[in-house]
Amino acid sequence: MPAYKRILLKLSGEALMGDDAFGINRATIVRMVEEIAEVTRLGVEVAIVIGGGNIFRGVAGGSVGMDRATADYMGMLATVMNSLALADALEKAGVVARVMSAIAIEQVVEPYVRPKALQYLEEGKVVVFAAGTGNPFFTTDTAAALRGAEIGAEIVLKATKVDGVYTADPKKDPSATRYSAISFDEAMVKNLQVMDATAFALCRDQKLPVKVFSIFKPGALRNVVLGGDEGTLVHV
Ligand SMILES: Nc1ncnc2c1ncn2[C@@H]1O[C@H](COP(=O)(O)OP(=O)(O)OP(=O)(O)O)[C@@H](O)[C@H]1O
Ligand SMILES: O=c1ccn([C@@H]2O[C@H](COP(=O)(O)O)[C@@H](O)[C@H]2O)c(=O)[nH]1
Repeated sequence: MPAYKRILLKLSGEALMGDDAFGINRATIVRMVEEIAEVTRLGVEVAIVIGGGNIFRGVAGGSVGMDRATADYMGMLATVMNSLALADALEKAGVVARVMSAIAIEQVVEPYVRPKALQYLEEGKVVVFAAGTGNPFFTTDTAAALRGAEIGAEIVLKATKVDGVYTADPKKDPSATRYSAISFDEAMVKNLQVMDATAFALCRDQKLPVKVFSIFKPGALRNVVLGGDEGTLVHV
């Protein structure tokens, strides 16, 4: 019996690379899709935001002298590519999916319209929200928090490269230890960088819990959805 009726799943863009240097690794996306399909079969309504780090990040463009806002628009377009690839793979796996973009590119994907997104979810379709929030200087984590709140998701599930929130970045500090649960306030006061502060603040204010878990661990998504002990819960 699933613990949630409607979830917002945030998928790491960077994880899509698999073992490749950049871009979308076919085997990786197919594996992610199998896990998502399994969750939809449990009857859970699934909305997805996918990052763009496997293709482009605005900060990286800005750091080499590009106008930051322009670089961020490139980053948002990167998330559109990932969203299209994800929806295509979902359809191939027999899951009906719709992509909605926060930036108008109607020849490519339909625009984000909240009531339409809600309709799709009620119909059991997976909705992939592309182009982040549509605004520069934000991230797809914030887009996940925003869309999660808008669609009335019960939780934001952040599937990422680490298996939870740690006392410090576990990729830089091997002595870091994992929290099983932490409050938004503590995560922000300690400046834990697993999710950006704007996203944490929005989720806190909307009382929207976040679960951080590994995108690489087979079965982790299913376990989270079934309410199992997995990753880290970030709560009010
Ligand atoms: N205290 C912490 N606990 C856990 N991870 C942390 C912490 N501080 C920093 N990190 C880093 O945050 C990363 C996850 O966030 P990040 O936004 O970089 O990735 P993502 O959202 O999964 O990818 P993308 O932006 O491509 O979608 C982890 O890979 C980890 O190395
Ligand atoms: O609302 C948003 C969301 C994203 N961006 C830009 O896209 C890239 C990729 O997103 P990640 O969350 O880093 O995966 C991000 O670096 C920003 O440049 C944005 O501007 N607004």
